[in-house]
Amino acid sequence: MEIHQNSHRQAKPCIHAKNLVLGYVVEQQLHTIANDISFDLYNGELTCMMGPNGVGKSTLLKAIMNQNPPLKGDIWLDKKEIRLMNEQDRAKNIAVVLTEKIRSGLMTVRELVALGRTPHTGWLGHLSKADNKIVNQVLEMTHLDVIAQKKLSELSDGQRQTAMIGRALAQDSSIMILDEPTAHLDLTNRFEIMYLLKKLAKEAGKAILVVTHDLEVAMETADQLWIMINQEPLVSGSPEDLMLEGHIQKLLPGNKWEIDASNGKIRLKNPGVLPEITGPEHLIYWVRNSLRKNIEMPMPEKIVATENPFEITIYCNQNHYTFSRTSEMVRFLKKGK
Ligand SMILES: Nc1ncnc2c1ncn2[C@@H]1O[C@H](COP(=O)(O)OP(=O)(O)OP(=O)(O)O)[C@@H](O)[C@H]1O
Repeated sequence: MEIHQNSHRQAKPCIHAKNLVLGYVVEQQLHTIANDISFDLYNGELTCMMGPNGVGKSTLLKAIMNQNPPLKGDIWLDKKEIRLMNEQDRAKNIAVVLTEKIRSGLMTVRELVALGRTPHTGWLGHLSKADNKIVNQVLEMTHLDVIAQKKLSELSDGQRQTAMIGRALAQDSSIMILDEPTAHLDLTNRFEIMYLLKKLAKEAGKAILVVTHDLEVAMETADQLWIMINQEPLVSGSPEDLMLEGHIQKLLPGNKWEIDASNGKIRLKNPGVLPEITGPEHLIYWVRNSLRKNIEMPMPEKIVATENPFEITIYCNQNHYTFSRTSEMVRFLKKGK
């Protein structure tokens, strides 16, 4: 696979759409899901799309893939209207990883990855030397080489997901679209896969669009975020700008949860006043966290945290009590109800 250095944002987006209306035709009736959807997808960038369940993210992906064209408006791939392109042309330009399970469990990982070459070889086509080289490169970069001969039925969910990503990589298209690619992956692999996608975007100049519910991974890896909220236009920008402008906070409507704008972490809203806590910074953070998660319990007047040894002393009703774990303190405070 040719890797081209491409660190600057290209002036023109590779996919562009303005004021789309998305929805479905059910029994000849139009069901609108989202209005006013405009976006630009750029080469060289990893873009993460986020939004609540049912807002229309998969519907937008299906519109880009022409599986369910927009009810109004057009999507452009460079200068071509996507709905007018033939399937093979689209497949050469756009590789897709959806959340569906693969049916043929008898296929090996290598065979699945090799399937990604189909738009280049045709359904009956044989893999050329160059095709095999690309398949080998993909197996290596995704660390699938060690399980290349395993059957798909023998894989864990995460390995199968990585193999699906491998198939899309072997397609070697300039645009990749992935629907929740990290959903089954463990903590390390979530970041590994997203970093691999980010690297591919940057070094091979690909435009990669990922739907995810994983805010932490998206904040850490995305160049661009697209946020879809019910009844609102799609908002796009860097994760940092969208956090500072208050858009990311809208992913958590209601009064229960909020995003801490200083570090992007999700936490329970703090309706009450927490007691004063003194001690080293990192201890204060976790002691406060244990209180915030149990905001309904009676709070002490003051807390002092010390380390070496770790101790938490709470002051209430002119008494003080010392604990060596936050859970012991919480259990004690809860009993005071
Ligand atoms: N084939 C269909 N026909 C009619 N309505 C559909 C169809 N597919 C999805 N919908 C509806 O469209 C809305 C948006 O669905 P979509 O799958 O795009 O949401 P999403 O944002 O991807 O959600 P999630 O985060 O849960 O995957 C939902 O209300 C869903 O019920």
